[in-house]
Amino acid sequence: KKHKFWETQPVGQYKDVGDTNLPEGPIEPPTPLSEVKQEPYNLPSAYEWTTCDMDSEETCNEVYLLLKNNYVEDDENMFRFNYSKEFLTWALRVPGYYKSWHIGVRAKGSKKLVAFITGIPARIRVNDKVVKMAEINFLCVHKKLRSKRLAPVMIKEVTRRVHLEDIWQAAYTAGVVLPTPVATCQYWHRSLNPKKLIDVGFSRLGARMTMSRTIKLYKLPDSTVTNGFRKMELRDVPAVTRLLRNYLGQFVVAPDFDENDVEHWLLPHEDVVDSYLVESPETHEITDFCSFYTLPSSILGNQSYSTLKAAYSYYNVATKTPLSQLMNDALIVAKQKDFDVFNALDVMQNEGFLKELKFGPGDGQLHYYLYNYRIRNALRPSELGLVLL
Ligand SMILES: COc1cccc(CC(=N)NC(=O)c2cccnc2OC2CCNCC2)c1
Repeated sequence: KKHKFWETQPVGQYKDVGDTNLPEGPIEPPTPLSEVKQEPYNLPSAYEWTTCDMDSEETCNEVYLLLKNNYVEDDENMFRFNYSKEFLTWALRVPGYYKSWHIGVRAKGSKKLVAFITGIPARIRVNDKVVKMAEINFLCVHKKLRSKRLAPVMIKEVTRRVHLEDIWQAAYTAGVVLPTPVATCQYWHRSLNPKKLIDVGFSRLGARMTMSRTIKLYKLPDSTVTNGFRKMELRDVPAVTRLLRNYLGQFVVAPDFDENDVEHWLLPHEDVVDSYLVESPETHEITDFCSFYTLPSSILGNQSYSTLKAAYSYYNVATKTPLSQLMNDALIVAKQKDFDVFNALDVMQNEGFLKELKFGPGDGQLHYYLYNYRIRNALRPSELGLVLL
């Protein structure tokens, strides 16, 4: 059976799709905390649970290496995400985080870290309801331990630990189709260093295109064009929070960011997240905002390059500057910072700039999921205002 595990979980089931009698909202009610399983699920006898303290340089390095060698690869197994230690610390030590949700599996003998899964708390609005959720990410099982059915027990264990904190919903993404996506997004790439992208096989030379013609096609100005375009600073947090809350209010699913969240998620953090805004030179009003996060990929099996430097579009708001012009300035800054490629999903209003700014469609899709929360109909990507790392 295809989804033996997922058919036992409170998620939208294939048989329910289109059944408009089913109400929107939680699929199962909360369990009384006294009835939540108090002890961890059983692992195969050779393995044991461990809580990964990301404050520990040693543990953070073990997590980094496990992901660097065993985490998600593209469909052609040419690239593998290579999240940095700084990034992982930023992504996991968030306002109100629970260390117990940073879960590892070790081999009892060697004590080697062989698997990982994480949750972080988030307030996610679905239509007019703000729901406390766990954002689940970084599920990784060592390549040598695949198809030992470790993933289902790790998902049950993180679910149990989330329940112990009285949280009953979750959000997650996957490149695979599971029961059942709340949205299915297409990813797009904008070449910044086309020669390297072609050399490593990420892109192919277009038909009837020469390399020099391709380099010219993707050339960008040396500096940004929007008046008042500058890096975000701590003093901008209140204004950016207002701008972002207003903007995200239009989407069916979106984070309910407060100033504390904006300070953590959107203040520039070198080699982790970059954010810029437009301050009107006349009124000093902050009218626009753009951001991207840094997620390099290891290039598997290439003699001349080992790393693909990729920027991922994060949250962008345009109220005065045309969105395409704002995002073109983001491309210009990313090129200045020596990124090879700028990636984006077709979520929010991104579709409006993808073609104009010479993004090309990627060869895959990213599916968004909610755990224990039904929405009547799957969303169009343009109704989704949530970007997961
Ligand atoms: C270029 O190196 C890659 C290394 C591994 C996988 C992929 C393809 C892929 N699966 N891409 C995405 O999932 C993706 C494409 C565009 C924007 N965000 C994305 O994923 C984000 C969000 C979900 N968690 C991973 C990072 C590419």
